[in-house]
Amino acid sequence: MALSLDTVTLDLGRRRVLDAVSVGLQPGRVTVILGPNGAGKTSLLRIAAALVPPSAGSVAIDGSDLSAMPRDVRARTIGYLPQAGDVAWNMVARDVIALGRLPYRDARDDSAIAAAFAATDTEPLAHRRIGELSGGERARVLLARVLAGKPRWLLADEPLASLDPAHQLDLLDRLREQAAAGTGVIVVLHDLAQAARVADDAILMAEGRVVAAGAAADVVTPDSLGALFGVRLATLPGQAIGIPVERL
Ligand SMILES: Nc1ncnc2c1ncn2[C@@H]1O[C@H](COP(=O)(O)OP(=O)(O)OP(=O)(O)O)[C@@H](O)[C@H]1O
Repeated sequence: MALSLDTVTLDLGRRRVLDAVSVGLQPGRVTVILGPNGAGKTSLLRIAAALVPPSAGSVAIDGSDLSAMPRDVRARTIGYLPQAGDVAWNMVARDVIALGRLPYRDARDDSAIAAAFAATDTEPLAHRRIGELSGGERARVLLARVLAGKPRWLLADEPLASLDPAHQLDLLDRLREQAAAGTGVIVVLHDLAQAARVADDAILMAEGRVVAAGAAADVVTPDSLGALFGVRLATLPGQAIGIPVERL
């Protein structure tokens, strides 16, 4: 069940945000999207999640056009975790997580909800109101909500942003587990070292275009990332990708 974008262009106002992007993503793999601010990563993710229609081109899952897919099927197929997700409703965490089951008839499937709690270390937060949680706690609850829906594709936009180091590692482990179970995982990351650790495949973007795509071993290299971001990376022993230490 591949997810493919075919010559996708997105114009927002007078700005060309994505320019004839064609790329194929495979299930059972973690695909990391990397690129500078404004490269179009979030836009690509939102188009792949059918939240925004492309101005031209098409998106398909296993050859079926996303725009023609019934909404409930789409909701069960794709789980989207937005960047720094805010929640408008001040519900308790358990009810927020249970919302992930809405696309299903067995909306209160307790086993799916329990698995989502366990995967995200959110059980202790179950009865807390979402508006009273820290940014990182809220991020874990929102991930649990997506996991509870057991999507075949999981799209996450900078999910590490508000997490402490231990929960960052947990989240990356969860993404790897999802991929090992056959889910297609697409994740936008800014942390290059973590990206190198978690990625099977990678898409490098700049100025609305795909600069490189393929197996992470080929695409995520100090040279390619240095050129993409205009920085020099210092690599410590045992690290595939180091940290940025200097602008080029
Ligand atoms: N509603 C909008 N109208 C016009 N331009 C927009 C709109 N939303 C986003 N853009 C522009 O589209 C471009 C791509 O934005 P996008 O959020 O996809 O980038 P990104 O790679 O995810 O960036 P970041 O790393 O900063 O999150 C940016 O130049 C942004 O200013």
